[in-house]
Amino acid sequence: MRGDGVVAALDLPKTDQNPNVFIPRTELPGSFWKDGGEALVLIVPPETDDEQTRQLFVDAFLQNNRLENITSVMGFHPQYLESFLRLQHYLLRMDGPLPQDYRHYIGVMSAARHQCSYLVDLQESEFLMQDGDPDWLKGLDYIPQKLKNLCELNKILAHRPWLITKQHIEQLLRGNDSWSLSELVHAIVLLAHFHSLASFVFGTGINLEIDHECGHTLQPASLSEGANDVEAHHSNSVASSLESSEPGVEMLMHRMKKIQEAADLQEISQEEMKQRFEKVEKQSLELLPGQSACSECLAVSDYAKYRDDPNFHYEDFAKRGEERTIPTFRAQKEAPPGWLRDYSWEDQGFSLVNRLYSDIGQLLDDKFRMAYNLTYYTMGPQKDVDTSMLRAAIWNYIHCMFGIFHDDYDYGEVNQLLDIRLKSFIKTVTCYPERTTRKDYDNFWKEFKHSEKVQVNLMVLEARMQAELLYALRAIMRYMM
Ligand SMILES: CC(C)C[C@H](N)C(=O)O
Repeated sequence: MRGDGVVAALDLPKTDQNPNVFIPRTELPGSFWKDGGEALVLIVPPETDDEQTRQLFVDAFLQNNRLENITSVMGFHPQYLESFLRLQHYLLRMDGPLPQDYRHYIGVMSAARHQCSYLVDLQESEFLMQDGDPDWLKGLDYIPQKLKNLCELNKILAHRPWLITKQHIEQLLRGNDSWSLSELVHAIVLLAHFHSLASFVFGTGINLEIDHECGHTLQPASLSEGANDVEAHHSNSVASSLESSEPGVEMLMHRMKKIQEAADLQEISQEEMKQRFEKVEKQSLELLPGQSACSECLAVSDYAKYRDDPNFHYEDFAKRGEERTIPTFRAQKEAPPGWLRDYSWEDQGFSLVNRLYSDIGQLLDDKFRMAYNLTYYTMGPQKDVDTSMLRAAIWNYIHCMFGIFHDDYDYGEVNQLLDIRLKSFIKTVTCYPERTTRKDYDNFWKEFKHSEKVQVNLMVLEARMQAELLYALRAIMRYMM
């Protein structure tokens, strides 16, 4: 974590000075969290004096022919940034099952699920630079049938990944316009990558540029105070807890200590553990995000051409049909955080994904572990703090949105450590990223640093990506059995 600087200018290379540098519209100097008057620019400046970060910026620049805003924001966490760039480079640029134009078109399709104009624009430009057929940018009616067949998977994976079955996989692998298994795995990793990246973009307020009024810019405060306000949708109990004040850093540290002490004494039954999970799951039903920021803007944006079934959204896992025919997933104790009991990453997932698309398993694993374990032993102004409990609560709460239950984790901790404002932010960014407002961002963790809030967004990115991949890979495994 480098200085918590909120800087004012983004000093990007000029095209006339360096004609080889391609700067798309989205890369013009712009501001983040534009909020009527005051803008919050949440980036590490390119001229940072931290050597490691600067080197990574140079690498990123060489990889992408630009320094993307995303890279500048992730620059708060250079160790993470390194593993992120490694995976992204591999996924988009190195030898792999899919041709370049497909990779970027899949980027466009996935970002469009969340109307993430920032990523759609970037991927459209990349697509054209890779000699993609400009006609395809007219929309889904102009693309090859093979790519079109991916729409259903894109949609389910983005919003309700627990619905993926082996039939979805089977359908894609047969017939005239079929996918090979390796191609499909490459496509699935790309889809999950861009869905989760959209969460990061909205969650950190990476904004479109000054000339792009109707991008995914955050709702100004004045709008979010109206009928669309996130709070206006909350039930009474939620509304009243929002009025009370957020527990500060010291209170959180005190609670962590208490949990630690109690852990040495008590044994909780499996039944009780499950009930605590269900309680957290049920409470999250009450957290409803605001409506789409600017319906006019969304109408103006023509990303609809890249989306079918635009009304298909996230639906709470806990609400999935009355019979609850789809069970909660149990995570395996021995497995790394997040991998499922009935589908273990180490025994099946890792080798499956690596076999079908070599080396990707390792890169994914590195990135997940990095996001889960990253710590500076700080909490806001406090130093030398063991924050593992807080980070585990955040990670597991994100998985809870997808019905993933870790049976060795006491979900009582989630309720003690995550205040309703933080939960609300996490739920919005994870499930409805396009609805995130500046107010959602400002509301939680007032004593923490910006870099720590960015870190929460990294956890959303990775835990969400992991959840999507778990469900998709499990379906592939079932297909292969
Ligand atoms: C997300 C934050 C609670 C992370 C914390 N600053 C740490 O160093 O672990």
